Amino acid sequence: MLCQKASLVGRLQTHLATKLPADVLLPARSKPKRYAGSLAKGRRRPVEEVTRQDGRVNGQVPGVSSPSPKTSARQAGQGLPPGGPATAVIDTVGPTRTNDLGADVDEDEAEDHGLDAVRTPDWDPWTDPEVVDALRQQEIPVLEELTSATHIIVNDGFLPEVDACALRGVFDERFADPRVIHPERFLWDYWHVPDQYTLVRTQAQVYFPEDLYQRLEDALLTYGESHLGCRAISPIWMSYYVDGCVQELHCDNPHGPFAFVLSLTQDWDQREFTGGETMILQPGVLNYWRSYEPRKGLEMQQLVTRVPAPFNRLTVFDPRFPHGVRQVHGTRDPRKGRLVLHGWFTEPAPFFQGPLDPADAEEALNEGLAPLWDALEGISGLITGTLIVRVHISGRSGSVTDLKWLADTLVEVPNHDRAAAEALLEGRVLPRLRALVHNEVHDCLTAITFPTVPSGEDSVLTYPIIFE
Ligand SMILES: O=C(O)CCC(=O)C(=O)O
Ligand SMILES: [Fe+2]
Repeated sequence: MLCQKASLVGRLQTHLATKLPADVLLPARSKPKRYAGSLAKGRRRPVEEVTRQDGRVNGQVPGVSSPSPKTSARQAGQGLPPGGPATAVIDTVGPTRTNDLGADVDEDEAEDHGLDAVRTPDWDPWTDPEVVDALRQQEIPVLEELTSATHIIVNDGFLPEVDACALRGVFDERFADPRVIHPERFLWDYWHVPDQYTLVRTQAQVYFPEDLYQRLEDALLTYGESHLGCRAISPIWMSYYVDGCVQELHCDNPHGPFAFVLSLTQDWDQREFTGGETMILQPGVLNYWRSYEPRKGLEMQQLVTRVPAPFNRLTVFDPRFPHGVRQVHGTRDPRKGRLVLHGWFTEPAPFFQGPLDPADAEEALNEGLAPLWDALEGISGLITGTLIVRVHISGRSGSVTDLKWLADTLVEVPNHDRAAAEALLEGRVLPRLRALVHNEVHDCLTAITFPTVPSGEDSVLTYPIIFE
């Protein structure tokens, strides 16, 4: 029964933009984190490759089909690597202009190339202060966005150093002497899809000793839950790239709202190869004609964000953006190539932490969110992406004391029905639908009064909303 309910919640949430009966949105009580489609250790059968679409990312091994529930449920925020990883948002879509790592639009350089540095390809009239000021001067109210869309997040020093080095050490040791034969040498799959993917891959769960693997999995699950509201991960792939290896542009839309790449590549700055960066098309490219300028040329750095893969960097990105890995040229030695662990954060789902019982909170939550679903109905199909919000609930008063935006990948879909959506707004100017969504979510969630709890302790609700 519980399972049925959970899957119903998951399925219906993804159709949020069509009106939902509020009572299916009951959050599950902190259920155990899960590792979807895990490989059973000791059942080392070849990974069945079907197609890119349905086979690769789920990595299902014949005979091991369903997700294996993890028993060690931990609350988000616990167990982060000591000292905490350094996090940088390196690209945003929306209110700020593109600000890439390794792909900055240098204004002087842009001028040298005869480019107009003022308008980057992702120039957005609604976030241009001049446009907004002009509207305000005409006393036209502009609904503001409350958070920035972010499609790339970089965390340096993600794992405790000792674990990152231990993972790397296992790899190095097994490749140490090419003349020594042992079973672990044969765990690799040379994966070649002509004109699309060429790399050598394995599954981390099969490759690494169990305790080390568990710490890796826990670190990723904890990050996914505490930073992205995602309660599971796909199987973790490990791939190495030597001369000729590449991932051409692709999109991983069905696999989860966030992709991750955790690098075990050593000495990135002294590497003996070129390429190897994750490359992600810039938002402006996907909105090319909005800022198209006939007298302005663009080059790779304005079109593609290149994210380097130094040791122990976790890169998280929105896998709906066309992306790939720049072809590696140079070394043929696996130990000197690019080495990464990669996969997807999956199952964004509502959950409570703290003493508040979801069953007690259900009524207040459903009532509080009903107006939200009504408001969002008007923009059905006009916006796509994931919005993850976290609220703190006072145990004494039941009121919401704080709201944080955990993640936001909402993008407007160009659509001629937009006029109809604007008509619903009773005369307000709608700068961007994102602003409407933010404000509605904020207003509905912060207005809810939840039941109090006898201990008076606070609770936290993480609430993902997915627009398809
Ligand atoms: O390794 C990377 O940087 C990207 C990996 C990727 O896009 C994938 O595995 O689908
Ligand atoms: Fe990908």
